[in-house]
Amino acid sequence: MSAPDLSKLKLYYAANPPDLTESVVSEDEKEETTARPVYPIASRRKLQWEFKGLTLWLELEEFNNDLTKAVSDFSARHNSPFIPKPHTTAIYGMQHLTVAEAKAKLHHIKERIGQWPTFSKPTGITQDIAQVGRPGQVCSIAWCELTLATNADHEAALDTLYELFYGGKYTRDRPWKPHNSIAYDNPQDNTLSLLDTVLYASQNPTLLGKERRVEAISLWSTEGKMEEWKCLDREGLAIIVIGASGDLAKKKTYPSLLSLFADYLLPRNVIIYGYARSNISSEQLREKLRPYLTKAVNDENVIDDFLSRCHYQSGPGYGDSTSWQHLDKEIVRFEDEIAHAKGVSKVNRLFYFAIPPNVFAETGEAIKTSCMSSKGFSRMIVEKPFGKDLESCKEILARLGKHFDETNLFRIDHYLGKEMVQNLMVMRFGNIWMENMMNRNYVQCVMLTFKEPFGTEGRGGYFDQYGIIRDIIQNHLLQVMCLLCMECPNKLDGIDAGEKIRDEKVRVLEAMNPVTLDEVFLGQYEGYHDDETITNKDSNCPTYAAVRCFINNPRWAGVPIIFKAGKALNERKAEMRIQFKDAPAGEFLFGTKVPRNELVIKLQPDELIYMKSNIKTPGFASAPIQSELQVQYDTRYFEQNGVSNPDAYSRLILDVLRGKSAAFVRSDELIRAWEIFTPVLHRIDRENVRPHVYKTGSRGPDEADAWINDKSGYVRNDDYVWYDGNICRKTGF
Ligand SMILES: NC(=O)C1=CN([C@@H]2O[C@H](COP(=O)(O)OP(=O)(O)OC[C@H]3O[C@@H](n4cnc5c(N)ncnc54)[C@H](OP(=O)(O)O)[C@@H]3O)[C@@H](O)[C@H]2O)C=CC1
Ligand SMILES: O=C1O[C@H](COP(=O)(O)O)[C@@H](O)[C@H](O)[C@H]1O
Repeated sequence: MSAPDLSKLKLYYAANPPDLTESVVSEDEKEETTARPVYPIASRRKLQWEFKGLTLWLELEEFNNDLTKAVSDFSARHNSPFIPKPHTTAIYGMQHLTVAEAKAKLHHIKERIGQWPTFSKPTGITQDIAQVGRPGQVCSIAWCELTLATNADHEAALDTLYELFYGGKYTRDRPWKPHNSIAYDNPQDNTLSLLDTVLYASQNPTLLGKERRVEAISLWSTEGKMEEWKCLDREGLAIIVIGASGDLAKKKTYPSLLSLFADYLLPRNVIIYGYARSNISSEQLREKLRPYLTKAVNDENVIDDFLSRCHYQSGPGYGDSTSWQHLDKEIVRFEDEIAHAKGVSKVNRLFYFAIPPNVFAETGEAIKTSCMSSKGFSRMIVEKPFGKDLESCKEILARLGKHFDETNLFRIDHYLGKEMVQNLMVMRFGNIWMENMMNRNYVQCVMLTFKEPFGTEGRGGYFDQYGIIRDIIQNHLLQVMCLLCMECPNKLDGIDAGEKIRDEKVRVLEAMNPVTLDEVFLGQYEGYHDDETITNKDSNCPTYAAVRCFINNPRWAGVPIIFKAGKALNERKAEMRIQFKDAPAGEFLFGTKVPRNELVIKLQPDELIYMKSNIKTPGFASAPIQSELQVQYDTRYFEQNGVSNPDAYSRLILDVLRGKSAAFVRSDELIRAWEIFTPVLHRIDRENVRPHVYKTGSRGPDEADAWINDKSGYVRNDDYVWYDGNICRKTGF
C-alpha cells in the first residue's frame, strides 16, 4: 500500500491548551502535583486521572496488528502508559449497573445491533490536552488520536447501545466523536507531538488508509487508574489441532499459529491441544515442533511461551468419544482457570482437522457430542481434499452439515490465502489492460503449475490413497483458476461479499465439463514405492499429472486451461501463466515471428509478476528481443521495510477467528469441483491406468512437454527462462 495522502486529513492541535494549574484532578494526585514541579522522563508520574464505572469499547479490526503496534511504539517512545487494548470508546463510566447486569446486557448487543457499521478511513489526527472528562471520568491528560468519521448508521447504532444500557434514561450528546487513541501522556511534561504522530502514521499507511470493521464490543471496568482497568468480557481461545502428529501440523499449522501468537493476533488467554492416535507425550510433541517453529519466528522466548501453551493427548481413534470427553474436561479446566484468575467469561474453541478426509465425519460427530464449547463459538477448519470423490464429499457434507452450520465450518484451501492469489482481485479487475486482454480473443492458453522437489516422505498413508489430482489439482489449482478466470463480483467488501465472490467462482465451475481420460497425462516418480508408508508396492498412484479443460463461456470458449502438478521434481514453484496469441505484425514487420507475450504470476517460492514483452535490442541493433515488465515483491516491497508476507495459513486462521468466510470453499463449489474430476479419477482407479515414470529431480516425464504443447498450443521459448531467481536469456542479453 502506498503512503496515505496526509493533505486530506484534518490535523488538529489545540490552539489554546488549557491552563494546567486549573486542572480538575483526583485527590491523591493533587498532592503529587504540588510536590514535584519538574519530572525527568524516566521517572514520570502516573497520569493525573481517575475514571469510574464500566465502559464499553469497540475493538476494531487490525491490519497486521497495526493499532496495537502503534500503541506499543508510542508508549515506548514517550515512556507513557500502555493503553491496554486499542479501541474506540462507545460508552464511558457507567455507574448505574453492576458487572453482572452489564454483562447480561452486553450479550444482547448482537441481536439488537447485529454488525456495527464499518468505520471509514480516519479523517484526522488530533493532539490535545483535556482536564475534565466525560461522565465517570475525572482526568487531566494529553493524548494523540486518529479521528474517525461518524454518520447516521453509527449514530443509530450508538443510540441503540445507549438505550440498551441506560434504558432511555440518559440522553447522549450528538454527534458522536469516535476515535482511536494511540497514546496518552501527562500534561505537565507531555512529549506527544502532532508532528510525531503524523510522521508515524505516514510510515504506517494502514493506520490511515483502511476502513475498519468492529470485531468486538468489550466491557471494561475502568475504575481508578489505567493500569487497574480490567476487561470483564475478554475472550479466551482453545485451539485443538487434530492430527497433531502429522506432516501438515508440524510444517504449517503450528508454525502459523506461532506467527499469529507472536504478532499478538491470538488472545493471550490461549491454549493449544494436539490430538492424534500416536502415543507421544506433550514434551515429545514440543520437541518435534521446535525446529519448524524456529523457521517461523526468530525469538526463542516467544517460542518457549508458545510451546508452554501446547499440550498433547492421544486416543485410539478420531471418533472415540471417551477421548473427546477427556479433552473437553481439560479445556473446561482451562476455562475455569482463566475465568477465576482473569475474569474471562467467553472462551471460543477452534478445531483444526489436519487429518485425512476419511476421518473427517467421525471426528466432527464426536466433537459435536462430546467437546463443544458452552462458553463461546466452536468453529471447525477442515482441510482439503474434502472427500475422495463426489459421493464421499456429499457424505461428509451431509454428516458434518447436520451438526455445524456454514458460519462455523470453514473448508480451508491454503492456496486461497497466498498473497498472489489474494492479489488476483486487484490484478484482474483493477487494471483495464488486464480486463480487456483476459479473454479468448487474446489468450492462447492458461497454465497453472505446481512443482515440488520432494516426494511423499512418510506421508504415503495419506498420499497413496489420494494422488496428485486429488491432492493439488482438484482443489488448489482449480480454486486459483476460478479466481483468475471468473467475472467481476459486484462486491469485495461488506457482509455478503464472500457470497458474491463465491457465486462467480461457481459460475466458472459450472461452465466446465467433466474431465475425460484423454485430457489427462499421468506420471509417477521412480522409487515411489520405496517409501515404507506406501503399502501397495504396485500402486499406480500418480505423483505427476497434467490435465486440460475448457471453460465454456463467452470469455473463455476454446481457450485450453492446463493444470500441471508434480512431486519429486526439479524445483519448488507454483505459478499462473497466461500465454497470449502471436502479435500480428511480428512476421511481416520484423521478418521473423516474435515470441509471444506471457503474463506470469508467481506464487512461490518468491512472489513475482512479470509480462514477457518484446523490445528493440538495446544499442545500434534493432531486432526484437524478449524482455520483461516485472514486479518482484521482495525487492519492491519487503526488503527495505524489513517485513515479509504473512503466510497463507496465518491469514486464513485469522479469517476464521474473525468469522470471515470469503476465502473458504463453499459446499456448491466443492460439489461442482468433484463432479468435474470424479469420473476420470474413478476410471484411473478402475482401469489401473499406469503412469509414465520420471526421474526424481527432473522436470517430469519426458513426454509431458509434447503432450502439453499439443493440447494447448503453448509455445515454449527455451531461449528465455527463469533461472536461479532471475529471468534471463540463455544467450545474448
Ligand atoms: N502436509 C501438507 O503440507 C498439507 C496437507 N494438507 C492436508 O492435511 C491433511 C493431513 O495431511 P498430512 O498431515 O500431510 O498427512 P499425514 O499423513 O501426516 O496425516 C496426519 C495425521 O493423520 C493421521 N492419519 C494418517 N493416515 C491416516 C488414516 N488413514 N486414517 C486415520 N488417520 C490417519 C496420522 O496421525 P496418527 O496416526 O497419530 O493418528 C497423521 O499423523 C490432508 O487432508 C492433506 O490433504 C493440506 C495442505 C498441506
Ligand atoms: O495441500 C498440499 O500442499 C502442499 C504444498 O503446499 P505449499 O504451500 O508448500 O505449496 C503439498 O506438499 C501437499 O502434498 C498438499 O497436501
